[in-house]
Amino acid sequence: MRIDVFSIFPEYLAALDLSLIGKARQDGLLDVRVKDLREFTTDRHRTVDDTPYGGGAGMVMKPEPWAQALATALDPAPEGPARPTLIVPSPAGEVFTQKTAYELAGAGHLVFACGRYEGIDERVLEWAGEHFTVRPMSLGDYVLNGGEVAVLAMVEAIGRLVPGVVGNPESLVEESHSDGLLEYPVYTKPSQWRERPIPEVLLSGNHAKIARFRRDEQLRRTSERRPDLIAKLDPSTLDKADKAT
Ligand SMILES: O=C(OCc1ccccc1)c1cn[nH]c1
Repeated sequence: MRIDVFSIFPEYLAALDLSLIGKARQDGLLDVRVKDLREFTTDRHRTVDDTPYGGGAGMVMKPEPWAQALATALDPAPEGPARPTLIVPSPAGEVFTQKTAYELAGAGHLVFACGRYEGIDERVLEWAGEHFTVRPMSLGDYVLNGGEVAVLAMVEAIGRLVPGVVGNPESLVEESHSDGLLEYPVYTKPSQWRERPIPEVLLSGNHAKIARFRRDEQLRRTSERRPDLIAKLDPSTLDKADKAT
């Protein structure tokens, strides 16, 4: 998978050189290219923003540098990979979930445009629609100063699902949100820690009982912390809960 990221703070994306994603890049599983949007300006001050039409506080990102930048992410070869997906982090986007991460992990080419200020001139997204599948994407209902932090989160969530990136794919199977429920609590040695024991059943060696305990904990936690997810559950998930006896 090829990933292009454009930002006026490319150093923000240095974290993508580390750990799992960094290793995947070395292994050639992910081809991540971070570029500075200012390289695509033409004036002496390398200007990327200007005042908003219609007035209002703040600045808007100029369209031309973005069009010049994004054009470099388009493969010249017509037979290049399928139409790239352009992800634009924004409070006004669709909400990014684990489902979105799985979907995007299958894409051949992702391009991320990190907005700053009050956002990017809307005509850039219109123009981009001719060459990319354009998806404004929100991490949640809060406002960041720019898209970089959102891109770090999305690249990690997507990258770890790309086959070969995570050593043991087993660890991807049982994790929060993979079956619509939150994950069960985990424990490790010592079994008694500061007068606090672990749930006895986990020492029983009875795998059916352990599975039951874990399923019950998933359901309990989800109903306590995320009742909104309970409403969305696939009925078969609840059946599975009963089967894990
Ligand atoms: O703030 C966000 O994106 C950065 C951004 C983009 C455009 C203008 C201002 C800020 C964001 C919030 N939830 N998900 C993303």
